[in-house]
Amino acid sequence: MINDVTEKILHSKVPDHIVEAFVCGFQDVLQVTGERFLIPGFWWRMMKWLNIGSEKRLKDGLAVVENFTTFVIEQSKRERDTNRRDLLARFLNLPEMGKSISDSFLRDILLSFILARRDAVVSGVTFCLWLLCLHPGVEENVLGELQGIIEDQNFSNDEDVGDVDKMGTFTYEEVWKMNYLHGVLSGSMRLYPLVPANLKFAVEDDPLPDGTKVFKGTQVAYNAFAMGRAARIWGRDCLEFQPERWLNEHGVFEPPNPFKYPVFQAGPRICLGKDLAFIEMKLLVASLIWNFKFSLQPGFKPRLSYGVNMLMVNGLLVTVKRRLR
Ligand code: HEM
Repeated sequence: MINDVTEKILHSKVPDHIVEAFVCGFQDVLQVTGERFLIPGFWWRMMKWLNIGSEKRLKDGLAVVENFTTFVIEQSKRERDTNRRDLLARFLNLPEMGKSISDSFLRDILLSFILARRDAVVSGVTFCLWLLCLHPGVEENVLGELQGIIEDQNFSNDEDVGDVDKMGTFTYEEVWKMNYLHGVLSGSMRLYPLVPANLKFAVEDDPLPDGTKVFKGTQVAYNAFAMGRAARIWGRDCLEFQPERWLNEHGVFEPPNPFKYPVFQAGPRICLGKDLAFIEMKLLVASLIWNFKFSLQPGFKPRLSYGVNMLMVNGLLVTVKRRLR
Protein backbone atom coordinates (compact mmCIF):
# COMPACT_ATOMS: atom_id res chain seq x y z
CA MET A 1 0.00 0.00 0.00
CA ILE A 2 2.77 2.43 0.92
CA ASN A 3 4.50 1.65 -2.35
CA ASP A 4 1.26 2.21 -4.19
CA VAL A 5 0.74 5.55 -2.42
CA THR A 6 4.33 6.68 -2.91
CA GLU A 7 4.19 5.70 -6.56
CA LYS A 8 1.09 7.82 -7.01
CA ILE A 9 2.51 10.69 -5.00
CA LEU A 10 5.99 10.50 -6.49
CA HIS A 11 5.85 8.48 -9.67
CA SER A 12 8.79 6.49 -8.36
CA LYS A 13 9.28 3.13 -6.72
CA VAL A 14 11.02 2.75 -3.39
CA PRO A 15 12.91 -0.52 -2.69
CA ASP A 16 10.84 -2.98 -0.67
CA HIS A 17 13.27 -3.20 2.26
CA ILE A 18 13.14 0.59 2.80
CA VAL A 19 9.34 0.54 2.61
CA GLU A 20 9.02 -2.44 4.97
CA ALA A 21 11.27 -0.79 7.58
CA PHE A 22 9.33 2.45 7.16
CA VAL A 23 5.92 0.80 7.68
CA CYS A 24 7.01 -0.61 11.08
CA GLY A 25 9.02 2.47 12.10
CA PHE A 26 6.25 4.93 11.21
CA GLN A 27 3.68 2.88 13.12
CA ASP A 28 5.97 2.89 16.19
CA VAL A 29 6.38 6.67 15.93
CA LEU A 30 2.60 7.22 15.78
CA GLN A 31 1.92 4.74 18.57
CA VAL A 32 4.52 6.10 21.00
CA THR A 33 3.63 9.73 20.23
CA GLY A 34 0.00 8.94 21.11
CA GLU A 35 1.02 7.09 24.28
CA ARG A 36 2.96 10.12 25.49
CA PHE A 37 -0.40 11.76 26.23
CA LEU A 38 -1.41 8.87 28.47
CA ILE A 39 1.63 8.77 30.76
CA PRO A 40 3.09 11.45 33.08
CA GLY A 41 5.47 13.82 31.29
CA PHE A 42 8.37 13.21 33.70
CA TRP A 43 8.16 9.47 32.96
CA TRP A 44 8.57 9.62 29.18
CA ARG A 45 11.17 12.41 29.52
CA MET A 46 13.21 10.15 31.79
CA MET A 47 12.90 7.23 29.35
CA LYS A 48 13.96 9.57 26.56
CA TRP A 49 17.00 10.71 28.52
CA LEU A 50 17.96 7.09 29.31
CA ASN A 51 17.04 6.02 25.75
CA ILE A 52 14.99 3.05 26.93
CA GLY A 53 11.54 1.50 26.42
CA SER A 54 9.01 3.24 24.20
CA GLU A 55 11.24 6.32 23.84
CA LYS A 56 13.98 4.16 22.31
CA ARG A 57 11.37 2.74 19.90
CA LEU A 58 10.39 6.31 19.04
CA LYS A 59 14.00 7.35 18.39
CA ASP A 60 14.67 4.26 16.24
CA GLY A 61 11.36 4.76 14.41
CA LEU A 62 12.21 8.40 13.65
CA ALA A 63 15.57 7.33 12.20
CA VAL A 64 13.83 4.85 9.86
CA VAL A 65 11.25 7.46 8.82
CA GLU A 66 14.08 9.93 8.13
CA ASN A 67 15.84 7.31 6.00
CA PHE A 68 12.71 6.68 3.93
CA THR A 69 11.84 10.34 3.39
CA THR A 70 15.46 11.26 2.54
CA PHE A 71 15.56 8.44 -0.04
CA VAL A 72 12.29 9.50 -1.62
CA ILE A 73 13.11 13.23 -1.72
CA GLU A 74 16.64 12.66 -3.06
CA GLN A 75 15.32 10.30 -5.74
CA SER A 76 12.64 12.75 -6.69
CA LYS A 77 15.21 15.55 -6.98
CA ARG A 78 17.52 13.35 -9.11
CA GLU A 79 14.68 12.50 -11.49
CA ARG A 80 13.37 16.01 -11.48
CA ASP A 81 11.25 16.87 -14.46
CA THR A 82 9.18 19.99 -14.80
CA ASN A 83 6.54 18.07 -16.78
CA ARG A 84 5.86 15.69 -13.91
CA ARG A 85 2.51 16.33 -12.31
CA ASP A 86 2.69 14.17 -9.17
CA LEU A 87 2.41 15.80 -5.78
CA LEU A 88 6.10 15.95 -4.82
CA ALA A 89 7.13 17.17 -8.27
CA ARG A 90 4.66 20.01 -8.02
CA PHE A 91 6.32 21.13 -4.79
CA LEU A 92 9.84 20.53 -6.13
CA ASN A 93 9.05 22.62 -9.17
CA LEU A 94 7.95 25.58 -7.09
CA PRO A 95 11.46 27.16 -6.83
CA GLU A 96 11.19 27.80 -10.58
CA MET A 97 8.34 30.05 -9.63
CA GLY A 98 10.56 32.00 -7.24
CA LYS A 99 9.80 30.03 -4.06
CA SER A 100 12.25 27.84 -2.21
CA ILE A 101 11.20 24.76 -0.31
CA SER A 102 13.20 23.02 2.39
CA ASP A 103 13.64 19.25 2.66
CA SER A 104 11.92 19.29 6.04
CA PHE A 105 8.86 20.93 4.46
CA LEU A 106 8.83 18.27 1.71
CA ARG A 107 9.20 15.57 4.36
CA ASP A 108 6.18 16.90 6.27
CA ILE A 109 4.09 17.00 3.07
CA LEU A 110 5.09 13.45 2.21
CA LEU A 111 4.32 12.07 5.67
CA SER A 112 1.00 13.94 5.88
CA PHE A 113 -0.18 12.42 2.62
CA ILE A 114 0.96 8.93 3.56
CA LEU A 115 -0.77 9.33 6.92
CA ALA A 116 -3.97 10.56 5.27
CA ARG A 117 -4.10 8.00 2.48
CA ARG A 118 -2.67 4.91 4.11
CA ASP A 119 -3.79 5.22 7.68
CA ALA A 120 -6.97 7.24 7.62
CA VAL A 121 -8.59 6.04 4.38
CA VAL A 122 -7.55 2.39 4.75
CA SER A 123 -8.50 2.33 8.45
CA GLY A 124 -11.84 3.92 7.62
CA VAL A 125 -12.59 1.16 5.10
CA THR A 126 -11.45 -1.54 7.56
CA PHE A 127 -13.73 -0.33 10.38
CA CYS A 128 -16.61 0.04 7.93
CA LEU A 129 -16.20 -3.54 6.60
CA TRP A 130 -16.10 -4.85 10.17
CA LEU A 131 -19.34 -3.06 11.09
CA LEU A 132 -21.00 -4.29 7.89
CA CYS A 133 -20.09 -7.87 8.88
CA LEU A 134 -21.72 -7.27 12.28
CA HIS A 135 -24.84 -5.62 10.77
CA PRO A 136 -26.04 -7.74 7.84
CA GLY A 137 -29.22 -5.61 7.53
CA VAL A 138 -27.10 -2.51 6.87
CA GLU A 139 -25.01 -4.44 4.35
CA GLU A 140 -28.23 -5.47 2.55
CA ASN A 141 -29.25 -1.81 2.34
CA VAL A 142 -25.87 -0.85 0.85
CA LEU A 143 -26.18 -3.67 -1.68
CA GLY A 144 -29.69 -2.43 -2.51
CA GLU A 145 -28.32 1.06 -3.18
CA LEU A 146 -25.53 -0.36 -5.35
CA GLN A 147 -28.00 -2.61 -7.20
CA GLY A 148 -29.88 0.52 -8.32
CA ILE A 149 -26.64 2.06 -9.60
CA ILE A 150 -25.59 -1.15 -11.40
CA GLU A 151 -29.07 -1.43 -13.01
CA ASP A 152 -28.64 2.09 -14.39
CA GLN A 153 -25.23 1.03 -15.78
CA ASN A 154 -26.74 -2.06 -17.42
CA PHE A 155 -29.57 0.01 -18.82
CA SER A 156 -27.05 2.16 -20.66
CA ASN A 157 -24.84 -0.83 -21.59
CA ASP A 158 -27.10 -3.79 -22.42
CA GLU A 159 -24.43 -6.26 -23.58
CA ASP A 160 -23.03 -6.57 -20.02
CA VAL A 161 -26.33 -7.78 -18.49
CA GLY A 162 -25.95 -11.24 -16.95
CA ASP A 163 -22.15 -11.38 -17.43
CA VAL A 164 -21.17 -13.08 -14.16
CA ASP A 165 -17.43 -12.74 -14.79
CA LYS A 166 -17.67 -8.99 -14.99
CA MET A 167 -16.59 -7.32 -11.75
CA GLY A 168 -18.93 -4.52 -10.73
CA THR A 169 -17.03 -1.24 -10.58
CA PHE A 170 -18.26 2.26 -9.93
CA THR A 171 -17.39 5.63 -11.34
CA TYR A 172 -16.72 9.03 -9.83
CA GLU A 173 -20.15 10.25 -10.94
CA GLU A 174 -21.85 7.26 -9.30
CA VAL A 175 -20.20 8.00 -5.96
CA TRP A 176 -22.54 10.98 -5.60
CA LYS A 177 -25.55 8.64 -5.77
CA MET A 178 -24.28 6.61 -2.79
CA ASN A 179 -26.11 8.48 -0.04
CA TYR A 180 -26.75 5.47 2.16
CA LEU A 181 -23.10 4.36 1.91
CA HIS A 182 -22.07 7.91 2.86
CA GLY A 183 -24.21 7.48 5.99
CA VAL A 184 -22.60 4.09 6.67
CA LEU A 185 -19.08 5.52 6.51
CA SER A 186 -20.04 8.56 8.57
CA GLY A 187 -21.66 6.33 11.18
CA SER A 188 -18.68 4.02 11.31
CA MET A 189 -16.27 6.96 11.77
CA ARG A 190 -18.49 8.51 14.46
CA LEU A 191 -17.94 5.37 16.56
CA TYR A 192 -14.38 4.72 15.38
CA PRO A 193 -12.86 8.13 14.48
CA LEU A 194 -9.52 7.66 12.79
CA VAL A 195 -7.99 10.61 14.65
CA PRO A 196 -9.48 9.76 18.06
CA ALA A 197 -8.12 12.76 19.98
CA ASN A 198 -6.42 15.97 18.99
CA LEU A 199 -4.32 18.41 20.96
CA LYS A 200 -3.74 22.10 20.24
CA PHE A 201 -1.60 24.78 21.88
CA ALA A 202 -2.73 28.40 22.14
CA VAL A 203 -0.13 30.63 20.47
CA GLU A 204 -1.68 33.66 22.14
CA ASP A 205 -4.40 34.48 24.69
CA ASP A 206 -7.72 33.64 23.07
CA PRO A 207 -11.26 33.22 24.43
CA LEU A 208 -13.37 30.17 23.49
CA PRO A 209 -16.80 30.98 21.96
CA ASP A 210 -18.44 30.58 25.41
CA GLY A 211 -16.05 33.19 26.86
CA THR A 212 -13.70 30.76 28.63
CA LYS A 213 -10.24 32.36 28.62
CA VAL A 214 -7.42 30.30 27.14
CA PHE A 215 -3.99 31.68 27.98
CA LYS A 216 -0.99 31.59 25.67
CA GLY A 217 0.74 28.19 25.81
CA THR A 218 -2.31 26.34 27.20
CA GLN A 219 -3.01 22.90 25.77
CA VAL A 220 -6.58 22.39 24.59
CA ALA A 221 -7.74 18.95 23.46
CA TYR A 222 -10.88 17.53 21.92
CA ASN A 223 -11.70 13.86 21.94
CA ALA A 224 -13.58 12.76 18.82
CA PHE A 225 -13.87 9.21 20.17
CA ALA A 226 -15.67 10.36 23.34
CA MET A 227 -17.74 12.97 21.46
CA GLY A 228 -18.87 10.35 18.94
CA ARG A 229 -20.28 8.25 21.80
CA ALA A 230 -21.74 11.06 23.93
CA ALA A 231 -25.48 10.76 24.68
CA ARG A 232 -25.49 14.54 25.25
CA ILE A 233 -24.65 15.00 21.56
CA TRP A 234 -26.23 11.99 19.83
CA GLY A 235 -29.03 10.95 22.18
CA ARG A 236 -29.69 7.70 24.02
CA ASP A 237 -28.96 5.53 20.98
CA CYS A 238 -25.49 7.11 20.71
CA LEU A 239 -23.77 3.70 20.73
CA GLU A 240 -25.82 2.31 17.87
CA PHE A 241 -24.52 2.13 14.34
CA GLN A 242 -27.23 4.02 12.46
CA PRO A 243 -26.37 5.06 8.90
CA GLU A 244 -29.86 6.62 8.50
CA ARG A 245 -29.04 9.24 11.13
CA TRP A 246 -28.05 11.83 8.53
CA LEU A 247 -30.38 10.89 5.68
CA ASN A 248 -33.25 13.28 5.05
CA GLU A 249 -36.78 12.21 4.06
CA HIS A 250 -35.63 11.84 0.42
CA GLY A 251 -32.78 9.55 1.45
CA VAL A 252 -30.21 12.26 0.72
CA PHE A 253 -27.19 12.51 3.03
CA GLU A 254 -27.02 15.75 5.04
CA PRO A 255 -23.61 16.23 6.65
CA PRO A 256 -23.45 16.59 10.43
CA ASN A 257 -22.24 19.81 12.01
CA PRO A 258 -18.43 19.36 12.14
CA PHE A 259 -18.32 20.90 15.62
CA LYS A 260 -20.51 18.01 16.83
CA TYR A 261 -18.73 15.55 14.59
CA PRO A 262 -15.03 16.52 14.63
CA VAL A 263 -13.81 13.39 12.79
CA PHE A 264 -12.20 15.65 10.19
CA GLN A 265 -11.74 18.49 12.68
CA ALA A 266 -13.77 21.70 12.23
CA GLY A 267 -13.23 25.37 11.44
CA PRO A 268 -10.59 26.89 9.17
CA ARG A 269 -8.17 23.96 9.65
CA ILE A 270 -10.71 21.26 8.78
CA CYS A 271 -9.24 18.34 6.81
CA LEU A 272 -8.53 19.47 3.25
CA GLY A 273 -8.90 15.91 1.96
CA LYS A 274 -12.33 15.19 3.47
CA ASP A 275 -14.21 15.00 0.16
CA LEU A 276 -11.43 13.02 -1.50
CA ALA A 277 -11.39 10.64 1.49
CA PHE A 278 -15.13 9.98 1.11
CA ILE A 279 -14.78 9.43 -2.64
CA GLU A 280 -11.95 6.94 -2.11
CA MET A 281 -13.66 5.13 0.77
CA LYS A 282 -17.01 4.91 -1.04
CA LEU A 283 -15.40 3.57 -4.22
CA LEU A 284 -13.41 1.01 -2.23
CA VAL A 285 -16.23 -0.22 0.01
CA ALA A 286 -18.74 -0.29 -2.87
CA SER A 287 -16.43 -2.28 -5.16
CA LEU A 288 -15.42 -4.67 -2.37
CA ILE A 289 -18.85 -5.55 -1.03
CA TRP A 290 -20.57 -5.60 -4.41
CA ASN A 291 -18.12 -8.24 -5.66
CA PHE A 292 -17.24 -10.10 -2.45
CA LYS A 293 -18.94 -11.37 0.68
CA PHE A 294 -16.85 -10.79 3.80
CA SER A 295 -17.50 -12.96 6.89
CA LEU A 296 -15.66 -12.48 10.16
CA GLN A 297 -13.50 -15.36 11.30
CA PRO A 298 -15.14 -17.07 14.32
CA GLY A 299 -14.24 -15.34 17.58
CA PHE A 300 -12.62 -12.36 15.85
CA LYS A 301 -12.31 -9.30 18.08
CA PRO A 302 -10.44 -6.25 16.84
CA ARG A 303 -7.58 -4.94 18.91
CA LEU A 304 -7.59 -1.15 18.65
CA SER A 305 -4.60 1.12 18.93
CA TYR A 306 -5.41 4.61 20.17
CA GLY A 307 -2.31 6.47 19.07
CA VAL A 308 -2.22 9.59 16.94
CA ASN A 309 -4.51 7.57 14.67
CA MET A 310 -6.79 4.63 15.41
CA LEU A 311 -6.01 1.31 13.75
CA MET A 312 -7.01 -2.32 14.05
CA VAL A 313 -3.61 -3.59 15.03
CA ASN A 314 -4.43 -7.26 14.45
CA GLY A 315 -6.07 -6.47 11.09
CA LEU A 316 -9.55 -7.57 10.08
CA LEU A 317 -9.68 -11.37 9.92
CA VAL A 318 -12.30 -12.38 7.39
CA THR A 319 -13.21 -15.10 4.93
CA VAL A 320 -13.82 -13.66 1.48
CA LYS A 321 -16.10 -15.24 -1.12
CA ARG A 322 -16.86 -13.96 -4.61
CA ARG A 323 -20.52 -13.00 -4.99
CA LEU A 324 -21.99 -14.62 -8.08
CA ARG A 325 -24.99 -12.96 -9.63
C1 HEM B 1 -10.94 9.22 6.49
C2 HEM B 1 -9.91 9.91 6.13
C3 HEM B 1 -9.39 11.15 6.81
C4 HEM B 1 -9.59 11.60 8.09
C5 HEM B 1 -10.44 10.97 9.19
C6 HEM B 1 -8.85 12.84 8.21
C7 HEM B 1 -8.83 13.62 9.37
C8 HEM B 1 -8.11 14.79 9.50
C9 HEM B 1 -8.01 15.57 10.71
C10 HEM B 1 -8.66 15.22 12.05
C11 HEM B 1 -7.23 16.65 10.44
C12 HEM B 1 -6.81 17.74 11.42
C13 HEM B 1 -5.43 17.45 11.94
C14 HEM B 1 -4.92 18.53 12.87
O1 HEM B 1 -4.91 19.70 12.49
O2 HEM B 1 -4.53 18.22 13.97
C15 HEM B 1 -6.84 16.56 9.03
C16 HEM B 1 -6.05 17.50 8.39
C17 HEM B 1 -5.67 17.39 7.08
N1 HEM B 1 -5.99 16.40 6.19
FE1 HEM B 1 -7.18 14.80 6.57
N2 HEM B 1 -8.21 13.11 7.04
C18 HEM B 1 -8.51 12.11 6.14
C19 HEM B 1 -8.08 11.98 4.84
C20 HEM B 1 -7.33 12.91 4.18
C21 HEM B 1 -6.91 12.81 2.79
C22 HEM B 1 -7.26 11.65 1.85
C23 HEM B 1 -6.16 13.90 2.53
C24 HEM B 1 -5.47 14.32 1.26
C25 HEM B 1 -5.21 13.55 0.26
C26 HEM B 1 -6.11 14.71 3.73
C27 HEM B 1 -5.46 15.90 3.84
C28 HEM B 1 -5.40 16.67 4.98
C29 HEM B 1 -4.65 17.91 5.08
C30 HEM B 1 -3.84 18.57 3.97
C31 HEM B 1 -4.83 18.38 6.40
C32 HEM B 1 -4.24 19.65 7.04
C33 HEM B 1 -5.24 20.78 6.93
C34 HEM B 1 -4.72 22.04 7.63
O3 HEM B 1 -3.93 21.93 8.56
O4 HEM B 1 -5.12 23.13 7.24
N3 HEM B 1 -6.84 14.08 4.70
N4 HEM B 1 -7.39 15.43 8.50
